[in-house]
Amino acid sequence: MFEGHGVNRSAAERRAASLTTRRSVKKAHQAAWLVNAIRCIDLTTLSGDDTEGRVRRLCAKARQPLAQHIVEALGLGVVTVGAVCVYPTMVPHAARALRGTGIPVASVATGFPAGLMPLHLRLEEIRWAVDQGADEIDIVITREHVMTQNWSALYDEVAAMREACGPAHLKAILATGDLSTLRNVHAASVVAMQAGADFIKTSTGKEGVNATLPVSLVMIRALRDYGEATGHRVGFKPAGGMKSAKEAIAWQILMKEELGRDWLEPDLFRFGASSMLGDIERQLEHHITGRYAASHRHSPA
Ligand SMILES: O=C[C@H](O)COP(=O)(O)O
Repeated sequence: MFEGHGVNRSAAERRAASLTTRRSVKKAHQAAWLVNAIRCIDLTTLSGDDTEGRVRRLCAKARQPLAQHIVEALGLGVVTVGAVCVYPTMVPHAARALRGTGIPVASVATGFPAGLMPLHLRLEEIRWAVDQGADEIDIVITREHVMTQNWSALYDEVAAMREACGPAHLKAILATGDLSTLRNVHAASVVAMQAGADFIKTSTGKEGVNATLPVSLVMIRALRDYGEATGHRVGFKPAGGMKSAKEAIAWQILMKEELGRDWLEPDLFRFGASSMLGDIERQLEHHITGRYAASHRHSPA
């Protein structure tokens, strides 16, 4: 399906730039786009110094991502984020803190972020995280399989991970910043989807280059073609390095223009971000009051 598929980098860059700069979102609609971005955030902490306390605070933010006065001023009902994303040993803390909220717990696994662990240990890590209460598993692929064009090895690996997930959703992180070419990104996207990925995700947040719009465009075109050929709807998760409300809007425009409104819902679209919510909250405050609040009023997320 992907053999011989060329990807034109400058065309992808031009299309991504024109989509997101030409189509500005009307001011009145901006707040709605920003609130929708919150619904799609996988609120993330993936640090070596994560603790139960930090995860519990993050979960509190996930349950109520916006200050009450913003919720009231915008006349919103209940707004929560799309999921909370943590390391495996933090899953029990997140599962406990989110019980009864309907907010899924996502766990990275498979030797995140490099993935250079024996396969049976990576599969065991998945099973362990699911057992601890993870609803979604963000796996990393073996980049070497892509660099050596060993597509059957990549397929087998992701298919085994899909099976290990059981009822949990699998998000396949391609680590696009490591994959050298857009052609590789396209091929890896297709193989991950063929092997059963529920989402394809750009990055771990730890590569030198993380989510970019041109790479996202290549992945969502692969996703669109795959959907048209198979009838199978796969989700998309850009992740890593996205910090601003402006980026939250740019990616949503890309999704809407390329895939349609269904891909603006959390079942098919997520932002992987540890620090984008703060700026979104700031911009919503500005939308309501015409000024920015002192930064201490918004807890960092
Ligand atoms: O999957 C999510 C990413 O790890 C978050 O990356 P970030 O800390 O750059 O937002």
